[in-house]
Order: sequence, then C-alpha cells, then structure tokens
Amino acid sequence: MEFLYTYETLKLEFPLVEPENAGFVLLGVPFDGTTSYKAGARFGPTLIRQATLNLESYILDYDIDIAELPIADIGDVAVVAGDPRRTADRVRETIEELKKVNPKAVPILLGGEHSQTLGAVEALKPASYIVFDAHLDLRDSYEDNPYNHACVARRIIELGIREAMFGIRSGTKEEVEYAEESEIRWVHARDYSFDAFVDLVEALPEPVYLSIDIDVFDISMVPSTGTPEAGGLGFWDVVKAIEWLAEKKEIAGFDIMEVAGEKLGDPTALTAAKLLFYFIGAMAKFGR
Ligand SMILES: N=C(N)NCCCCNCCCN
Ligand SMILES: [Mn+2]
Ligand SMILES: [Mn+2]
Repeated sequence: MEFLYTYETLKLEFPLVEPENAGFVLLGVPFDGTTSYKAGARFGPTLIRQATLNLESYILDYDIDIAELPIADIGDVAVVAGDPRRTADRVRETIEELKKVNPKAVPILLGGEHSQTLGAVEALKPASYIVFDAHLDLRDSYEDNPYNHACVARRIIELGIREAMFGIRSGTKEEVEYAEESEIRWVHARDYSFDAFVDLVEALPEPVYLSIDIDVFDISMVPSTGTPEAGGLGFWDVVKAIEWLAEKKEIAGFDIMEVAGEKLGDPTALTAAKLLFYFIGAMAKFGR
C-alpha cells in the first residue's frame, strides 16, 4: 500500500509483511530541528534499522523468533525541515491512513526528535501516556517554539491524556510545579524501581501509548542523543516495564525517540535496536 507522506528506506533484513496484514508497523521519523545541544536525530531511524543487522531475531529468554511475526516497515516520513508541527501532522496523517486499513496494527515510531511523538498520540488517542525519559518535557514553549521536543509531554497532557514518567533527572522548577498541578506523576531516575513503576501505572486507563526517549538510559549506553544526561536507567529496567505493560495493558502505540549519531555502529542505535526487538518479542510473548 502507498502512503501519502512516506518513502522507502533501509528495512529490517528478515521477511516483512504488508501493513494491511501486520501486527507491528515500523515508521521512521528522521526529524532533527529543535534540539539545542547535539544534532543528528535525522539519522536515528536509519541508524536503528542498520543496527538491527547486528542482532539475532531469536530472543533467547522468550524462545521467540521475531522474524516469524507479522512486521511491516512503511519507511520514513518525509519531514518538513525545521517545522516540528507540520512534520508531526504528517506522522498523524500516516498513522491515520494505516489505522483505516488495519485497525489492529501497533505502530512503532523510530525517531528522530521526541516532538514527533505528538503526531502519533494525536492519531491514536490513547487514554494514558507512559514515558521513559531523562526530561520532563513539560515546558510550555522552548526557544520560542511550543512544538520543541522539550514541550511534547505538555502538548499531550493538554489533550486530556493521563501521564506517568520514569527515569526523570532533568527539568525546571516550573515544570515540576506544572506536573504537580496537572497530576502528572513521575519517578526520578535515582528512585526508579519496578515496584515504583507498577505503582504508578496500575491504575492508568487504557489504551496506553508507551514512549521511550532513548536518553532515559545511562549516558554510557546512549552517547548520541540530542540532550544527554548522566545517571540514567539500565536496559533491563525498561525491558521489565515493557513486559509488564504487554501483559497487563492494551498498548495502542510505541516509540523509541531521540536516537542520533553520524556513524554506523553507534551504541545508541544498538541500544534502540535491541529494545525494539524486545518490545516486539514481549508483545508476542506476554501480550493479549
Ligand atoms: N526535553 C529536553 N530535551 N530538554 C532539553 C532542555 C535543554 C536545557 N538546556 C539548558 C541549558 C541551560 N544553560
Ligand atoms: Mn529526554
Ligand atoms: Mn523527551
């Protein structure tokens, strides 16, 4: 099937299916326009797909081969350079097109700046937004742009969607106060535990959208991201949370954002690719 705003790019190496028949649909968003520190998010989707070449599709601890699952890759969104809102509109329209032909598909965004998560959330209209991120992303505007990646969680709460955040270790006093006023609950990276995660998400309404800003991980695993922060979570912390959500909650959509870099083989993309495989595997192993 043809989408209005996407183009073909590097794909996963194993057999893929058409989006109409897929359980999981990959969509790259190579947008890089509002990051204030390190550039390179435009190469994120390509770097992640390339990094998957290094991985076995068989997941040892699940005894599942994700190459046997119905996965589609519809390529990358054609971005509007410098315009996060118009690019996110294209993300929204692409996911709306997909859901028309396949309402059951779980879209998986590979980014690209976190600003683009807004388009996916607008298309999927989840009841809750669960995010792993170093940053609160609750600014009303940043660098004169309300669609800057530092504002995405604020734009999402304004849609009336409940939020919970994990791995946080950066924000302003205003953002913390806004979170309090808006009943957004969050767990600092230094206090993170699986029990704290379950405690916050258990009562959240479904379906949920799960967003992973790659900068949530410890900086040693993800050096190439727009705004790196020391002191992050470990890989299995996030995998364990994904497994719990796959089993207990209806997941409307998933993304891995803020992957940047310029060199093939970057650890940031390798972390993202492994997480992508675990998400798909966990949905097959524990999902409903
Ligand atoms: N959500 C985000 N990624 N936010 C990034 C904010 C960058 C803050 N720089 C602060 C510089 C102060 N001199
Ligand atoms: Mn972040
Ligand atoms: Mn973020």
